[in-house]
Amino acid sequence: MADELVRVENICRDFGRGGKVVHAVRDVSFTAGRGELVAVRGRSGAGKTTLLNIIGGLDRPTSGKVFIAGQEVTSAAEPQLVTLRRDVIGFVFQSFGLVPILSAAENVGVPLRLAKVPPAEREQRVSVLLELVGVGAHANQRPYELSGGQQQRVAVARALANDPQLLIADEPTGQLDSETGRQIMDLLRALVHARGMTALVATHDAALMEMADRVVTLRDGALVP
Ligand SMILES: Nc1ncnc2c1ncn2[C@@H]1O[C@H](COP(=O)(O)OP(=O)(O)OP(=O)(O)O)[C@@H](O)[C@H]1O
Repeated sequence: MADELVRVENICRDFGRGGKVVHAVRDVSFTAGRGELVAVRGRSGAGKTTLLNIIGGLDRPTSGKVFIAGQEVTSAAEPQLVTLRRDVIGFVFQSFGLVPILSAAENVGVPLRLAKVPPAEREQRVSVLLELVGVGAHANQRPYELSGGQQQRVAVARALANDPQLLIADEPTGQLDSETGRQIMDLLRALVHARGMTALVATHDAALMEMADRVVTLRDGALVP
């Protein structure tokens, strides 16, 4: 692939559980290009979360390598991983993960504060991001005052705050009704294509898989060819 952003090479992840070994991910290899939305499909327990956590530098594999923009994630030391997670990757989770006592705008501003973006620029960027994901009118509301779909939009805006090259979304529609889920997937797709980002989206919803550029399927931790 000419413009490859993510390269996953022979990833295995074992967990020890009660004296037994669980092979959560078994020898998985694939690549994802810039501007591509790849759905990672599989039933509950297929290994989607484990794989995405390893790609995003939140967990280490038992063996194998992951490269993002040519940089090896799997051998990176913790400070490098912190930088990678802050500057290169945006994360979206099923449970939104917003800070309850902060407004929508303040939640989106958190990564910009961490990146030491000056307040005036921060405010401006937050407002552009909230408009972009369609919740500009809700900037001052707290998460509990928003619907699930609106909360996930805020979470997407937060994930985009540092202009990541890679968006990792683990079941981003898992807590949403099917219509709202479709709208969030539509938003992700539009963002990926408009910004030339790469997105890896775990889902077990067949309707959402159709919206991906490519689908990789996991079964019992292994890729289904
Ligand atoms: N920390 C852990 N310790 C032991 N086993 C684990 C751990 N994390 C995951 N597993 C096991 O690894 C396998 C894959 O789990 P994983 O959460 O990656 O699947 P998934 O496809 O994301 O499922 P879901 O859709 O339910 O989130 C499962 O058998 C799970 O029980």
